[in-house]
Amino acid sequence: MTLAHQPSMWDVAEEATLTPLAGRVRRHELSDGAWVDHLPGWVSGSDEVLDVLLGDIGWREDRRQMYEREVAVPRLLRWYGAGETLPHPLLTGARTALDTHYGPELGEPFVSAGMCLYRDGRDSVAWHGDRLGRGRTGSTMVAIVSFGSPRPLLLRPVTGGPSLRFPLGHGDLVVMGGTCQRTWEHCIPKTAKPVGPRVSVQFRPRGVA
Ligand SMILES: O=C(O)CCC(=O)C(=O)O
Ligand SMILES: [Fe+2]
Repeated sequence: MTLAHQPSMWDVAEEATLTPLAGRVRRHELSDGAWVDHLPGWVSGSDEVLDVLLGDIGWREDRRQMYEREVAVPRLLRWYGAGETLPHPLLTGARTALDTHYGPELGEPFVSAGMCLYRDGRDSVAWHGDRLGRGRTGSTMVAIVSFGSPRPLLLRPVTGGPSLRFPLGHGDLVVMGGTCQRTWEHCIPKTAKPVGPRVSVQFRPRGVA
């Protein structure tokens, strides 16, 4: 793939590692029982993870029916189901660390890893809640680790109101929890700024999509 991150010849390969979550991740209570946890720089040495994610891991273009036309979804997708080996061991470690930290509150493990590749500023995801599964009716969590060019995640209450903005940079963690998928919506807006590729890795429990 041509999107691969180009390290300069002076780059020293730093090994990707996870930094602690406990006592560092910051919770933002939203309205109606929704919350967002945010930890910028959770992963350090993220370049090698980004390099793997921008390689040939089976990215595919999804198509959606829009009225009379079938159009390409403006991002590439790769879905890792339960039991599928993730493309970089750091991601397996991230899921384990999320289970350790959030398990007592969530009551179940994170099992799937949905990935989105935003090739440039024209790629985006429109306002939505992750409501295809149990997020429609119950409280749950969706944990997102971001790699590559920073893009903001916007959130707004479904009942209307101003939106909140969480910048998601290389190695940052954001977790949407409580009623967030039902009572709030989120999006990654398009931007005219010259941004490079970004990969979002979303960990979800069984039956949440
Ligand atoms: O790119 C992101 O971080 C968000 C993606 C998202 O909301 C989704 O795939 O449901
Ligand atoms: Fe989503």
